[in-house]
Amino acid sequence: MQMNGMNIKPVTVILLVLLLVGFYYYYYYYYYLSQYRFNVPPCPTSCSTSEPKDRVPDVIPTDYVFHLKTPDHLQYSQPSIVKGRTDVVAVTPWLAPIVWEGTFNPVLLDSIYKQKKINIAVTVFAVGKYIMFLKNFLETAEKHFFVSFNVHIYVFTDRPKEVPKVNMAPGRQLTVRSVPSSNRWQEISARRMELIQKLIEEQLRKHSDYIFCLDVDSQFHSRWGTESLGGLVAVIHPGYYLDDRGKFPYERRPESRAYVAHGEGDFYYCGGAFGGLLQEVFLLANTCRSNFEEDAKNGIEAAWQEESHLNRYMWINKPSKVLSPEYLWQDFKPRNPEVKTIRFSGVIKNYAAIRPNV
Ligand SMILES: CC(=O)N[C@H]1[C@@H](OP(=O)(O)OP(=O)(O)OC[C@H]2O[C@@H](n3ccc(=O)[nH]c3=O)[C@H](O)[C@@H]2O)O[C@H](CO)[C@H](O)[C@@H]1O
Ligand SMILES: [Mn+2]
Repeated sequence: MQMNGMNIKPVTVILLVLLLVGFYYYYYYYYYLSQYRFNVPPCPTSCSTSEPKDRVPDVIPTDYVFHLKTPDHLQYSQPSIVKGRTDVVAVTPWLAPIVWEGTFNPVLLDSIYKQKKINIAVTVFAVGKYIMFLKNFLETAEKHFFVSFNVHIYVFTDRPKEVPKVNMAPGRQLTVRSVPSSNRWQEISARRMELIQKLIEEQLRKHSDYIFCLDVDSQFHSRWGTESLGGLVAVIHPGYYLDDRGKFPYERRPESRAYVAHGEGDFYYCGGAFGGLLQEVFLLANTCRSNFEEDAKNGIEAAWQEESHLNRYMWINKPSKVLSPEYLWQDFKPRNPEVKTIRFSGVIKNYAAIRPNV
């Protein structure tokens, strides 16, 4: 009996340990690894409180990102696979949609994403005199950017007292984050990646599904909404899309980590607007920041700062949705015929008057 008593104890302990290890691996595999391997959050905000009753147990909760469920009996015009825009290309060679007016149905898309109760974060930097652009940016965003969705705008500024009061609709809010000023515009522009990365890490993980990072010296003119949602979202720069890629202003020095060789690259993307799912934008910001810092250590600054690093990143890591130049035009540029609607554009500015250096 004594022998038995002595034997049972270690066996029980071993069994308990094995059970605990089993639980640990179960948790690690399904919840921790799934968010990286499948690029979905373990439980996005959209599923935290109001989970649909009929959902599959969240072993691998991919349904929240990819499942496109429409309300029953939703009325909309019949789609066609032979009629549509013929003057533009609406898909990349890696089969990502290129969003142009006339390629999507806004009512249909909104009704799909309304059910998901998505939260969208926006970052906008207004450092130094660029604070002057903020009012118009915020006012036009109220009118056109994800109207009737949950939007949280994060303003980064060194002049928090000068942030204008703008009435925001229910479900929309603004948070001001203080950042140091700088006497080099290149640094202000490039440091955005680091601050975006930090914001995602520290603040957004629990509250947002998607993020868009936008230039403040810009304004909305018409709808920018759910058609723009995707894993990794890039916007085609309005200045170069008719050019041969040899003419794109990529960083051309091989010693830079933003280097793109002649004959390489897909499109030239804007630094002034990009976005996507939090985890995708986190990877982008993290990579661009570390490549930018590595370059700085070697005494090199890419031709167009973080825009060059972003272009290098998007060449290797293809965006899953590409937004046409409707999503970032320039006010000084006459509208090209294929651009039926300008949704967002850079305002005309006097560089010498607003930048801290030339
Ligand atoms: C439309 C577009 O794609 N613009 C990009 C382009 O030139 P831009 O001429 O549009 O650059 P910019 O002067 O607007 O600077 C980019 C952004 O940095 C912020 N800022 C800049 C300077 C300053 O003193 N205070 C301040 O807050 C502000 O949010 C501004 O919108 O190339 C830049 C390269 O560095 C960035 O990639 C911009 O995003
Ligand atoms: Mn700009």
